[in-house]
Amino acid sequence: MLQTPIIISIVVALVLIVGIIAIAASQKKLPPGPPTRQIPGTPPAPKDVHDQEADTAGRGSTGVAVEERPAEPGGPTTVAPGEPVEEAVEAPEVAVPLDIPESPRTRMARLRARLAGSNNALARGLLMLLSSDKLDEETWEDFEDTLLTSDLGVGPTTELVEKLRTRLRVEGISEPSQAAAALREELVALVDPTLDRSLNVDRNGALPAVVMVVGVNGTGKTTTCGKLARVLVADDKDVLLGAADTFRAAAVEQLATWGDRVGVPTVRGAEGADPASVAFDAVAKGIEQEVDVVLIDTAGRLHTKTGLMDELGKVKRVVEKKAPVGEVLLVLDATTGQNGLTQARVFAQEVGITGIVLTKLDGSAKGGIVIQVQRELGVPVKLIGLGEGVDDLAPFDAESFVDALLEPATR
Ligand SMILES: Nc1nc2c(ncn2[C@@H]2O[C@H](COP(=O)(O)OP(=O)(O)OP(=O)(O)O)[C@@H](O)[C@H]2O)c(=O)[nH]1
Repeated sequence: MLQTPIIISIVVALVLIVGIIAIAASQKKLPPGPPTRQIPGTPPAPKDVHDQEADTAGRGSTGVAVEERPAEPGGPTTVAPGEPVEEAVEAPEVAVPLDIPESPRTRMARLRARLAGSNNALARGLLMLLSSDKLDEETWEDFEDTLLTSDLGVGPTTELVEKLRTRLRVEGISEPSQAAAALREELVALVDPTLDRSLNVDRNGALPAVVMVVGVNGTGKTTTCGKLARVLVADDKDVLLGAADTFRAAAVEQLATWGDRVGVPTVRGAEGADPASVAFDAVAKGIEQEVDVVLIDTAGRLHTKTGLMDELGKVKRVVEKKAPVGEVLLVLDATTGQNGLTQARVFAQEVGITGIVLTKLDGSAKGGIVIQVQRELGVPVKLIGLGEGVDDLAPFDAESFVDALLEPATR
């Protein structure tokens, strides 16, 4: 009888041992987790202590750190054919393939529908004209009002209406399709296809081209820098980003993430560092690395704050000790309308704008601002932002722009 508890204990012990062995074996068979990849558009994962130490070591007296260029995917292997290959001790890092940005030449065709969809005031005006049996004063006045609501401005609107009225009368145009063609011609002339809209992004002897991106808060400067870096990479340019928006810490991360995706390095400063010193270091690094273009993102600033506008002037002056700034792009939010013009005037005075980037045209029926801002400043719109997608920035072209605006009426 005494033997029964002993037998039970042995059986329980055996069952336990077999169970433990089975669990251990099943854990060994678990497949490795999927390789992790940075989710596009999100800032990189927080750095570990080693990375932070490396960052501190990399900072100069100005508090500026340089991110090294990520290794090229599929780069040359260091092992010659036939050479013995050492067995890897550590798990290999998962190589994240770089994005291949869309060619700037195909962008406008893809984005045209967005422009047509949101900027239909002109198309509505045209339809109104074409569908009227009689072009009386009232019809012309209504047409004028629609032009004004698309932010064409009083001067260009009056000019356009007068020219069109004269043409229709003098040339005896009564066919809707001829009237539409006349309006198209007059609009293209107003947008001015003769303006030089090319970006000054060619190396200047031994120096890289320097592009500064400026504007008031939230217009899309950082996003534009990121998208522009992609445009330049697609055009086979070697680019370096300078994160001189030291006011908003997230802007630095945001910019570096844009750069990482296309293999473009970012020179960054500590939060609150002097933006002029970060910009200066970026250009110095660009010269050292012989890049084609240094693209400098600056902090958003209200044009009414004199101190901040002076700071921007200083950034430009300091950078020019290293290399001339060939392009100062003012980023304007198309939805802000007339206020954009006031901003443009002040920025132009302070840093001499060479081109306008009109963002958020996908969400605005105010495409007419293109004409006003060019007239006011004598500076061409060079790029337009048509969405939040990574390649939603297109070179501006007068004819495609007008065609997109009139499309809903002429379809
Ligand atoms: N729909 C649309 N959104 C845009 C466009 N360009 C930029 N944005 C959005 O505008 C918002 C502000 O963009 P940012 O690039 O952070 O603006 P910023 O000018 O750098 O901001 P600050 O540094 O704070 O002055 C973001 O949500 C962008 O995705 C565009 O062309 N269309």
